[in-house]
Amino acid sequence: MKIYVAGHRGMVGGAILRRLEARGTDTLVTRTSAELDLTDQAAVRAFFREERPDAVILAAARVGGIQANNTYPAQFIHENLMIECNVIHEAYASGVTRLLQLGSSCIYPKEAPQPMAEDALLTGTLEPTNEPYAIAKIAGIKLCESYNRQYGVDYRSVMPTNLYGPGDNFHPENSHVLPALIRRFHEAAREGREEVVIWGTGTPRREFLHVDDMAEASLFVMDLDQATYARETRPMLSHINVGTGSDVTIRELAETVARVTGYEGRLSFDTTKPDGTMRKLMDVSRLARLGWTASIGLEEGIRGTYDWFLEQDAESLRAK
Ligand SMILES: NC(=O)C1=CN([C@@H]2O[C@H](COP(=O)(O)OP(=O)(O)OC[C@H]3O[C@@H](n4cnc5c(N)ncnc54)[C@H](OP(=O)(O)O)[C@@H]3O)[C@@H](O)[C@H]2O)C=CC1
Ligand SMILES: C[C@H]1O[C@H](OP(=O)(O)OP(=O)(O)OC[C@H]2O[C@@H](n3cnc4c(=O)[nH]c(N)nc43)[C@H](O)[C@@H]2O)[C@@H](O)[C@@H](O)C1=O
Repeated sequence: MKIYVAGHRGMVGGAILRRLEARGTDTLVTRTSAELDLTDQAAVRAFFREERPDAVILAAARVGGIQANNTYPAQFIHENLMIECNVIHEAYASGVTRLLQLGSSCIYPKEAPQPMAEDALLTGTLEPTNEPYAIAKIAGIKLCESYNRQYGVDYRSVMPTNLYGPGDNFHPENSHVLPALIRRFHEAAREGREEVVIWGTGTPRREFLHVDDMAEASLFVMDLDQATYARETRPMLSHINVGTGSDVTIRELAETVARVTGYEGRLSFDTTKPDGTMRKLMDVSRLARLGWTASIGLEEGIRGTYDWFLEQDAESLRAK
């Protein structure tokens, strides 16, 4: 098959590309955002007409942590809607019958029963810090469902929990919590600082999945036969959660990162920063029933990510 991996320089797209390359069975097509801006419909149409891939993995998106979502809500909703509309529609228009797109656990209501099952979608109000991004991600699910129903294509959606790993964004303000803490604790340990500040109260719980597990799960879902995917996601041919099924508090996460980076000072909590959702644990029983479960433990995964971080030069981390 000829597979277009959109977002191949990102953390998730990169991990998926590595896995596909290792498999060696497909022809892989990639473009950077500089080569193909997926918010540009005419450019996306021309790309699909020229390349005519058989399948698409959509891992390109405007992505960021709680503060980035809060600071740039217009970009988060606009770019993500445009990317999804352009890629999904132009894929369909050029004859692509198989597509996998990535959403996020923030699609579920702020007060959803825990763990959050797939059918909690659209049952309540979203978390305000990432509502624009979540609305775009929900639109992605509905685009796939609708194209499946009307046009008989096979467009699938996976909803990952919070991800981390090699290739992550370590920006001090705009990143997600785990890379932010790895960087902050690393710098504090190196400079012998006595205090590290953690945003919020430290009491929210988060579930963290290693990106290599995510890449494996993505291809697992992509490879399911159509009848199995349809059976599990009926009646709307909707989406499948991907996670580990267990979570930790942000304080526990910080303690683990401190251990891994060798930081021995105090932790303090800046409660002027938002906590966001207090808990968003995925119900991963649908995927488990199909035969996939995560295998990389959190501390093991953080150690590997820290090793990767140490191998990067400051320039390449800043460029992310
Ligand atoms: N990271 C996480 O914790 C989570 C991520 N997800 C989802 O997983 C997917 C991948 O996220 P992740 O790998 O972390 O994100 P990254 O920010 O690491 O990568 C995103 C990629 O998208 C590409 N991209 C962004 N905008 C455009 C554009 N306008 N045109 C073309 N390409 C564009 C970028 O390409 P380039 O490098 O060429 O500029 C970049 O490589 C997203 O859908 C995200 O919502 C879901 C849950 C959690
Ligand atoms: C994947 C997911 O990611 C985002 O949602 P989030 O889960 O709230 O993401 P986060 O990783 O930024 O924060 C998790 C928790 O950690 C706390 N926290 C402590 N200290 C730092 C810190 O230094 N940086 C960050 N970013 N958070 C920190 C922070 O206050 C919060 O309580 C959305 O983009 C959403 O749309 C989405 O899909």
